[in-house]
Amino acid sequence: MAEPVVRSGGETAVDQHVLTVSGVRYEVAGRLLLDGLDLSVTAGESVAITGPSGSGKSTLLMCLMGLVKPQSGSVSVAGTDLVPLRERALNRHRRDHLGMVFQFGELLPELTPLENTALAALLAGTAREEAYTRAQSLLADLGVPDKGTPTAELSGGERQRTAVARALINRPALVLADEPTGALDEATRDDVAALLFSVPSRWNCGLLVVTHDATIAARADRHLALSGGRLRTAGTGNPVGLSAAQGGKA
Ligand SMILES: Nc1ncnc2c1ncn2[C@@H]1O[C@H](COP(=O)(O)OP(=O)(O)OP(=O)(O)O)[C@@H](O)[C@H]1O
Repeated sequence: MAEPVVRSGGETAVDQHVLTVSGVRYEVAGRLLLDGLDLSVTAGESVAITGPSGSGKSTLLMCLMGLVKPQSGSVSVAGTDLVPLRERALNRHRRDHLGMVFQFGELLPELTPLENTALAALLAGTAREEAYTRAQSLLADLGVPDKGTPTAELSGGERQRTAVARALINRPALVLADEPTGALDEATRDDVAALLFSVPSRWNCGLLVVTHDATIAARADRHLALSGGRLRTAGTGNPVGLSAAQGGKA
């Protein structure tokens, strides 16, 4: 799976696929939503997916989280196919390798940012002191003020920054974001988007963002559009695949 590539700096590095989706087919209620879909994301890379309402973006994200099982195809996250995993192994793999950022943060409102962030590490079995030290350092890196107030009292931007910290606390290979700026005003949206798209290079993980917002999608290294159950390069309409000619990139 790993293959040498020349990065923009000119040096040769190992192209680490943190996500490889191959031939995923998913049909529900008589409708074929994903039709042999291919996609890959490497460490350090950001990919945005847009598509009309009802095209299957949320369904695709559910497949990537292992919450929906495709009828065929594979979804490898950090080198392990999620499709055959049973619930326990799936939960563990998701916890250890995936970080998630949702539109409304989905944080516990009565807990502080520090508690919300540390909690994700504690649930993953990290010792208390280590969890809090790591959470504190991440929140500082991500510019969340150390107010010690419940998350409910923070601004929308501060809440999304906290959500990013929580997504990163277990050092995931891949961060998935579902409309991460959809609930923010314009100025805050740009601020949070800048932060989010700095994540892959700063934390050496992949980032996959599903959004309706073309200005957010334009910030990603690659912008793909979902239609007819497959992904195409936005703007060109070229289908994406996993062929060797494309260097394994989709
Ligand atoms: N379990 C299900 N049973 C029946 N229909 C479903 C199911 N899951 C998804 N669908 C349908 O599949 C289509 C795609 O849904 P999905 O939520 O993935 O689209 P989307 O691209 O995320 O849309 P939006 O941009 O509006 O959020 C919709 O028409 C939805 O109603």
